[in-house]
Amino acid sequence: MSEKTEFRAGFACFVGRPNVGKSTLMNALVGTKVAITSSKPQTTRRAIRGIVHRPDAQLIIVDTPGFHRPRTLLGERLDSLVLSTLSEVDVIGFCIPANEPIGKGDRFITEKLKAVKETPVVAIVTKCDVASREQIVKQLVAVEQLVDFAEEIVPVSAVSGERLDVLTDLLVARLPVSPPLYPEGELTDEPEQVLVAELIREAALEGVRDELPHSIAVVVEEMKPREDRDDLLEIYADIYVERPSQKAIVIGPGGARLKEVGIRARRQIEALLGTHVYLSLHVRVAREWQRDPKMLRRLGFYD
Ligand SMILES: Nc1nc2c(ncn2[C@@H]2O[C@H](COP(=O)(O)OP(=O)(O)OP(=O)(O)O)[C@@H](O)[C@H]2O)c(=O)[nH]1
Repeated sequence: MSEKTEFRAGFACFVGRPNVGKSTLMNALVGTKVAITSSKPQTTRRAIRGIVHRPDAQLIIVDTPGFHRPRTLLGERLDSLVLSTLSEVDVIGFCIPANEPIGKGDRFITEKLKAVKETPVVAIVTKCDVASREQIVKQLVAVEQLVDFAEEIVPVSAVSGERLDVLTDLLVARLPVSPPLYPEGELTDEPEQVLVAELIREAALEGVRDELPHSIAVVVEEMKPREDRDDLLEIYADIYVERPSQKAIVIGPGGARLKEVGIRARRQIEALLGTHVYLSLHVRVAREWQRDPKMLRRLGFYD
């Protein structure tokens, strides 16, 4: 340990077959309830499950869609979404319960994780409160053999709280040195802002997906009722692209396309929120982030 602890901040996600206790574990780790702020770019377009705030770190837990058998196109898409989520977070927690033998599902996920070489994996043996000491030890050995690429293996219980502090330490140690990404004081419970950003992003991508493959991120800067009119919501949002050429695509000749994007997004937001909406969109080139692959990924840009 260095004498001076540097602040770390970043993203973690938890994987594991159904029923291994992922949700319970995430809820146990996260002190605050699911909270989202609009003051920073939405991370990776993934739903944030919660944020662990510590004096020395901020651990943002994002949801991973389940692993799906890739039978259908949708399945394949989801599968690649899972892989992209896994490669853009800073650490993955792989959950395997202490009280059940390792099965097909665990092996399936292990294979998937092998494909995600760049992200460190911490193996978590869950539900230790319902397993005997002997069972836990056996499971630790089995997990060590199965997930031989895991950097750590830790037995925990979300119910008794056993070793959750150790787990958090192990996860935090794998986050980059970074200032907090979500200011604690500005947390809100407004997941609408994430949905609104997503609707704008979808509208901006419509018809130009091939030209802008994932290269777009939306940040809702402000959402507030118009003064002396509570039936009208004002929304100010920035659409970030990577290059000036992409900005031109989003805006279109004479701004025609951006206008359409605005109309389409506004209709959807109005339907979602059940209120009239004034939507102001700005297209910006994210120059300062261009040379920082991690930051780009955080913003939802892909290589
Ligand atoms: N005894 C005990 N039970 C737990 C623990 N963690 C989770 N459970 C129970 O295990 C069951 C599944 O937990 P979830 O957290 O829903 O599991 P999950 O992995 O999120 O499940 P999916 O959403 O299906 O992927 C629930 O009945 C939990 O109450 C634990 O640490 N100890």
